[in-house]
Amino acid sequence: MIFCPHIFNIYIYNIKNIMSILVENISKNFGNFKALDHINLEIKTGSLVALVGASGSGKSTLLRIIAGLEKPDQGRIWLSGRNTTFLSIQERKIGYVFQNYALFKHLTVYENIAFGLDIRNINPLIRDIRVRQLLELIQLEKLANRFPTQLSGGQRQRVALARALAIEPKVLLLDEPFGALDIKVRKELRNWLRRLHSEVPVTTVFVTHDHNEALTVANEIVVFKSGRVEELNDLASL
Ligand SMILES: Nc1ncnc2c1ncn2[C@@H]1O[C@H](COP(=O)(O)OP(=O)(O)OP(=O)(O)O)[C@@H](O)[C@H]1O
Repeated sequence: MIFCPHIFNIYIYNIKNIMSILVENISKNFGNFKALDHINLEIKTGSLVALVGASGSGKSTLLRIIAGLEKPDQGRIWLSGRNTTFLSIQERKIGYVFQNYALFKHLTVYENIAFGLDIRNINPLIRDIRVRQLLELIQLEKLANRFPTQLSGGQRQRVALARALAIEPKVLLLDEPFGALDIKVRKELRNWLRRLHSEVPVTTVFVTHDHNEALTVANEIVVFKSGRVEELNDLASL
């Protein structure tokens, strides 16, 4: 367990949950189109990695394959040494955040965050403690009873991140998490994600079009081009 005094005050995350990711020789075709061409990638436990590259270069397809939302034609995905290629997203225990928030409109902020805990039949007392800790983390305690339509874009995206974190995922995958937001909110959330990751170092992979965003948030950058990894940059070693 790690104790996170800073943003969280009392938020406790089971560190045993955090995993490394090994992408082994992954290929994916859509018809005759080669979306991913023999991708090999090692993502260390606790790292924060950005996938960048032109539109259509295969970033989201790889993220979806790591999550288990898409099946590869070839290759394997390993989470901390376990072959998860044929496991569902639930079995992989992965947190996934989409660009367009994908919150449930008929559920409140509180209920959205609790959703993953409810379908796992978590004890109501533990569920309540965890949701309240996450509300504190995203600084939306006062808006717990609002519905998504009553929130700003940045607030909605923070709820989406809290919802993904609620199940204590082994890895967190973010597909253009701030893409739909204006530049000011985007910058705030970048800093927030960096801080969050330094407090709770869940292995995190995020897709972005924006090289500047990748440089300010990530500690490693993977550049995609036409379904291949063109370049790997470990920013910690620069
Ligand atoms: N389900 C699908 N059926 C057919 N083609 C697809 C499918 N999903 C993705 N593709 C194609 O595969 C290629 C890679 O798509 P992907 O979404 O991975 O790119 P990306 O790098 O994430 O792009 P963007 O930055 O625009 O989101 C694109 O040419 C896309 O049109």
